[in-house]
Amino acid sequence: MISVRAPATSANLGSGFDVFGVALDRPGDVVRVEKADETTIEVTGMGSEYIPEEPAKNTAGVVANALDAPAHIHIDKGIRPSSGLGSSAASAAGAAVALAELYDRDLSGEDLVRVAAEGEAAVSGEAHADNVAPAILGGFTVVRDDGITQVDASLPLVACLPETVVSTRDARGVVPDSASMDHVVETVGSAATLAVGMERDDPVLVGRGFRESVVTPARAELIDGYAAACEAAEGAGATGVTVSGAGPGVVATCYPGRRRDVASALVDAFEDAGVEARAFCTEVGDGAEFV
Ligand SMILES: Nc1ncnc2c1ncn2[C@@H]1O[C@H](COP(=O)(O)OP(=O)(O)OP(=O)(O)O)[C@@H](O)[C@H]1O
Ligand SMILES: N[C@@H](CCO)C(=O)O
Repeated sequence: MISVRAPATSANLGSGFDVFGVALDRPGDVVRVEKADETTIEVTGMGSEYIPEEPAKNTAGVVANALDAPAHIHIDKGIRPSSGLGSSAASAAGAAVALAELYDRDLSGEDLVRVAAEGEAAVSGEAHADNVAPAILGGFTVVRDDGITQVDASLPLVACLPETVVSTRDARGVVPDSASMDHVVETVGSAATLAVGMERDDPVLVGRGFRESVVTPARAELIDGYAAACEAAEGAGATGVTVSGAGPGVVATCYPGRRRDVASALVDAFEDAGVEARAFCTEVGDGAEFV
């Protein structure tokens, strides 16, 4: 039996829609695989009641099919689905790494990302790799058609999950079809600032680089209490706050000693808006690993 832990991830980071992603040190999914004649899936843990066990509908099952690697797959979910923390991607990434090892397939990190992205396509309708890339490679990743760039960043993060459900499919539906030149200029400036901030492990530059005015405001409309939560987090020391992935999760960065204050501010602000929420302090972490 092969067992792999794959981390939660936060995609987009504001200015890097469908391009940027980071691995979070916690939480994560654990995927265990054993060879079998045909693929079967069992899911336990956080939100497992909402996750299909039919292989064609589960990201891990789609990966097993893509790799022609039938297995009994057990997924212990540490990441709530439809949270914006790459729950479906973690299972896809864990399955890709575990099944490649089980069947002795000689695949590079980028090959594994491509296979795991097929699992993502099955649930969100498009094969974006901005969650599976950091889930496999770790750190901060930049995904483009011509390749993936990875940086081992060290950065404090706070992730907050309001008890609202937003599916990636729905959140993609509200993304505007076009952007003005002013918005393009702002986004390029933010994305460049963020990338430099990741290289320098600088929470001020990264937080400044979250700023983006096309996709983020459209998605914020789907998250009750979002504006108040951002304001409260910034008041508590966050150097930047944005929607995590497709939402409803929110991600903030700050100096290490401010994480607890930022986490409390986010939770309190959502609760004042009538939305239950939980937050956890984390940091940029490693990719999928054997356990
Ligand atoms: N192994 C899996 N783990 C989690 N969700 C899965 C899995 N397989 C299929 N799904 C389905 O995928 C959907 C959740 O994926 P979705 O992309 O919407 O959320 P997410 O992965 O938490 O967030 P995001 O991609 O925005 O960070 C749910 O409908 C869920 O049933
Ligand atoms: N880049 C994707 C991440 C969510 O899976 C989106 O924002 O729709």
